[in-house]
Amino acid sequence: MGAQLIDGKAAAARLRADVAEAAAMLPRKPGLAVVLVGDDAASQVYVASKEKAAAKAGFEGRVHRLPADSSQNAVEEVVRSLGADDAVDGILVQLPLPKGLNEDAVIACIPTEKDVDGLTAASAGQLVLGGEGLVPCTPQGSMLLIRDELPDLSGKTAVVVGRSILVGKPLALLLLEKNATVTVAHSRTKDLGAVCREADVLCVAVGRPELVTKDMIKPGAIVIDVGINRVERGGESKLVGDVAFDEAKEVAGAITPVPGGVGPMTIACLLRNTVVASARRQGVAVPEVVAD
Ligand SMILES: NC(=O)C1=CN([C@@H]2O[C@H](COP(=O)(O)OP(=O)(O)OC[C@H]3O[C@@H](n4cnc5c(N)ncnc54)[C@H](OP(=O)(O)O)[C@@H]3O)[C@@H](O)[C@H]2O)C=CC1
Ligand SMILES: Nc1nc(=O)c2c([nH]1)NC[C@@H]1CN(c3ccc(C(=O)N[C@@H](CCC(=O)O)C(=O)O)cc3)C=[N+]21
Repeated sequence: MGAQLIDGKAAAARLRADVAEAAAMLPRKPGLAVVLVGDDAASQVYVASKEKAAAKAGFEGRVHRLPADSSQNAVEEVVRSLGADDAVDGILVQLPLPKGLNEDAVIACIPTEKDVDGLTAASAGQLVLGGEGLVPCTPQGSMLLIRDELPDLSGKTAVVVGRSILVGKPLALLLLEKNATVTVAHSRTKDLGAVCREADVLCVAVGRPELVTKDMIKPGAIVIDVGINRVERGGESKLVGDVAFDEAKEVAGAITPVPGGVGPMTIACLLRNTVVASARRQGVAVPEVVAD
């Protein structure tokens, strides 16, 4: 019962207010373009909330919807034209793309300076090298929540479960950059429980409902649950994370809920990246309220 609840919704609201303040300081409104291919229900929901958040922060936001049977060339052409559009500062291609489309080739069409998702090879390279590139939103948001709980990660052990390009891998790099001792676990890890129990900071990004149970958590650990899984419970559809929240909160020191944890931070960090990209593209200093 002891765990502190990490309120991602409140932290995201604070960050969005800073972003709105920063946006108002720029010569021209930041422009965010979201590309949505197909009609995946979950993607529609995420994209709608991104659109709303962008408008609330005073951005010029636009969603480009393409049919599910779009050709590779048609999708790439839309991304390239947004790349050439001066009013667009950030481009986000909602993933996953429908089967048959090559995601890597589409992402490669995003100019580095507009890569607000941090997914291009150039952004990933900068993350590895410790450069100034745009940092993927979910890992960035997770780090901000961790920092609020534990400002200094030196001497701490961090375990990241999951190694995707979108979440696990960049999150591990960010934790390493902040001096944590980092272990990355995945589907081939032997004795996941033993590995997780070593963690002062346990981050779970797997996509398996309630995979992490309380016996896998070190007492007092900070638990960051990135997972978003829709499940049917008692005839109702609800969202659960990758961590069994009700039991995990008995042993963890602090834990993010789902919903209301990392999800809202992801969207706030997307806006933050967009305002940073916009300031750079407009040749003005990145406003202090959103720097670092
Ligand atoms: N809150 C948010 O804003 C966001 C939430 N998400 C959510 O986070 C979750 C993860 O997303 P994403 O990283 O894109 O997912 P992926 O499916 O791309 O990656 C999942 C990772 O988990 C590993 N894995 C799968 N099963 C197990 C297992 N039983 N034990 C240990 N590791 C396992 C996989 O290992 P291997 O590499 O060996 O296959 C893989 O590295 C999803 O629920 C997604 O919906 C995603 C993005 C944003
Ligand atoms: N190119 C790309 N970039 C992404 O960042 C990206 C993506 N593709 N594809 C899908 C995942 C998923 N994702 C979420 C963002 C916000 C919430 C979010 O705000 N969730 C709310 C709940 C929303 C609800 O109720 O459905 C919460 O956790 O509180 C969830 C998931 C971004 N993703």
